[in-house]
Amino acid sequence: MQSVHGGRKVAARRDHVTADLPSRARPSESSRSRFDARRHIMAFFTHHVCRGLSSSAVRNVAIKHLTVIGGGQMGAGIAQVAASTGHSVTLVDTNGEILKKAVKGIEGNLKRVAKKKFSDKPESGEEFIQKALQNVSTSTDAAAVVQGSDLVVEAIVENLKVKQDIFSGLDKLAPAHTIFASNTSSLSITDIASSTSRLDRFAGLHFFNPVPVMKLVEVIGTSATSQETLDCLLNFSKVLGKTPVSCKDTPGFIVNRLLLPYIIEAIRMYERGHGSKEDIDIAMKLGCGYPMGPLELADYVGLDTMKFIMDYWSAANPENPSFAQSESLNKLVAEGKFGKKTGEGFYKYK
Ligand SMILES: CC(=O)CC(=O)SCCNC(=O)CCNC(=O)[C@H](O)C(C)(C)COP(=O)(O)OP(=O)(O)OC[C@H]1O[C@@H](n2cnc3c(N)ncnc32)[C@H](O)[C@@H]1OP(=O)(O)O
Ligand SMILES: NC(=O)C1=CN([C@@H]2O[C@H](COP(=O)(O)OP(=O)(O)OC[C@H]3O[C@@H](n4cnc5c(N)ncnc54)[C@H](O)[C@@H]3O)[C@@H](O)[C@H]2O)C=CC1
Repeated sequence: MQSVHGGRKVAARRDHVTADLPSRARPSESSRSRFDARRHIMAFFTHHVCRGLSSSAVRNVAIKHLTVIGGGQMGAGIAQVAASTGHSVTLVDTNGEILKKAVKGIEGNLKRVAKKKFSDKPESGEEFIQKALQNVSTSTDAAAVVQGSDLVVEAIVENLKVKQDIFSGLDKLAPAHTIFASNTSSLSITDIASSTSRLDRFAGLHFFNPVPVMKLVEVIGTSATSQETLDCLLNFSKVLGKTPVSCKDTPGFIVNRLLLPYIIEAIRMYERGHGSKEDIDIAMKLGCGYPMGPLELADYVGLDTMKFIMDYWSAANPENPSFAQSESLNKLVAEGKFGKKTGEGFYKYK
């Protein structure tokens, strides 16, 4: 397998230490605004004091407040898990309706968790739900909320340019100690980080879907990520109740490098008519003990995301037949059938 990310150079970045101070605007859309006086003082302190420090002097930041960018299935899941483990979280999306849906989904999932965790103590369950919900606020303006963040986790659309744009804007506004992390499934962390000046405080933090259930987090370091940043993210993952593994910045990291070719081969098998989609899924569930078959899992991940990944890998490795275009995937995505999240993909969900 050739390297998809290989050989790219990280562009030299200008130092933002002397950048203009951001306005300390309140996030007016915030559903539960926690921009209290203490936050202002902390943001002022971090902005003025930490920016005076060299990055190597910023050590072992304890993550207390995080901003999660992207209120889709992954962002909402990350926000839920962080909020229910005592972190204050601001969930950001450009679409206010998606944020409302995300908070509703988080509440529903917290009820699910509480029912199990506190089956014999319903009052404690209600307290758990309320505490977690109080830890979540929302905003449609990332620039207005990033100043108080110890960590920014990005979980937006799987597109390099869009991810670079968001990080490059936030790099000018976030405090010096703030760690930036991408939840990308397939893009090079080095390439995303190159849009910022904080290469030592930039890493991959790859969660799995559904975030509240899946125990793994891949922590991905680039050649420039500092050990302090990696230690901080490994520790943060454990505080979330997850098991972290360390990965190199190679295509697909560990899981997707193995999982994506398997799913794609299943789609091609279906396209060749070598099995019905139902039989392919049943075979892998009953034959290998997987909780979902490969086509079902593609729908669950999101066919738009699957296509973004395949297009990116195929552009970098055009001669590799594993990454060639898939007719059925392209057709479903062109029809807006992205899988479970839109109600139809390889299967119908309504
Ligand atoms: C693309 C990438 O970059 C990387 C990826 O994420 S790849 C995708 C990785 N994910 C997978 O492979 C998922 C495979 N599928 C599964 O593990 C399971 O089918 C599933 C967990 C999604 C659902 O399991 P299920 O048994 O069919 O459904 P269900 O009974 O509703 O849920 C199972 C448990 O998870 C819990 N659960 C499911 N979704 C949940 C959520 N969003 N929040 C909280 N709890 C949830 C349920 O409460 C239930 O708990 P108990 O068994 O303790 O009662
Ligand atoms: N779906 C999956 O199984 C997994 C996905 N990922 C990765 O996580 C990321 C998000 O994936 P999903 O949550 O599935 O996608 P999704 O489509 O459910 O959500 C993406 C959200 O990002 C928002 N968004 C887009 N551009 C934005 C911007 N500039 N600022 C703020 N919000 C913006 C969209 O409105 C949307 O709500 C992708 O990089 C994906 O590869 C990682 C692990 C698993």
